[in-house]
Amino acid sequence: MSKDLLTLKGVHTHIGAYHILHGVDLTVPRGQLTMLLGRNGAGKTTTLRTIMGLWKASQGRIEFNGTDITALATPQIASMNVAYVPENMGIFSDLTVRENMLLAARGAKHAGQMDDTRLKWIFSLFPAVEKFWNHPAGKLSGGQKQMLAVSRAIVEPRELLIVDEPSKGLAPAIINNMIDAFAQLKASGVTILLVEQNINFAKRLGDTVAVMDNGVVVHSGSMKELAEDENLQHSLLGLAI
Ligand SMILES: Nc1ncnc2c1ncn2[C@@H]1O[C@H](COP(=O)(O)OP(=O)(O)OP(=O)(O)O)[C@@H](O)[C@H]1O
Repeated sequence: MSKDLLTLKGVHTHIGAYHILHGVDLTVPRGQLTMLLGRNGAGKTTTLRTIMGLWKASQGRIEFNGTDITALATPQIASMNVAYVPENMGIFSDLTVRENMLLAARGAKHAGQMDDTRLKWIFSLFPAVEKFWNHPAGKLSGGQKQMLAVSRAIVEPRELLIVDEPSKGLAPAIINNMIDAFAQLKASGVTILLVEQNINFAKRLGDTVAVMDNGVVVHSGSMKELAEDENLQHSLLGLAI
């Protein structure tokens, strides 16, 4: 078994007439939390969408758990226990928190069929999900919505959890809750790939880091090395810090 769960080799993505990814090389080591950093417009979201098959790679290879997934459709990729939380979170505002969770649990027709032990574990990670269980999701705060979105993604056991900017727009206290929850998720054995703009969030959680610029990965290594090198942070991330 390779130590890397996910590998991108020379991945190019075109969106319509635009050439967005120009040969992305990225590895996500098994059991670790990998941070994907970079300035606005660097290509981070496009990379996540390409992994999930929501954009098709025009060149290059994406391997998950030793399988070539480059040409697979999104549902096939998801069925390999890969969950993706997009930046807009994909929550149904008019439905309750419970109904949102239910829809995410494949096969469960009512809340009683959701795995009870798992649900309790999710409640311990994100108490707001339990507290607002019968409330419309649209009434939740930004942080609570983000917590619901991640809860939906982990309603079933996952091998890889991919989350686009979970700290975006959140107050520092909520960011701390989010950091604790991701740390516990990682401790449970799930491999995580997070897009981030917030370097402090990244420093506190990341094991591995990849920095993108102009559609390629321009730096990869340990998060610790980048966290300790302010010059490197500045040259790679500039005003994003
Ligand atoms: N649907 C689209 N059509 C055309 N261009 C797009 C589309 N989506 C993204 N792009 C362009 O692709 C480039 C990369 O965008 P992407 O969203 O991947 O960057 P990002 O690193 O996630 O940035 P941000 O942090 O701002 O979300 C940008 O120049 C963006 O304008």
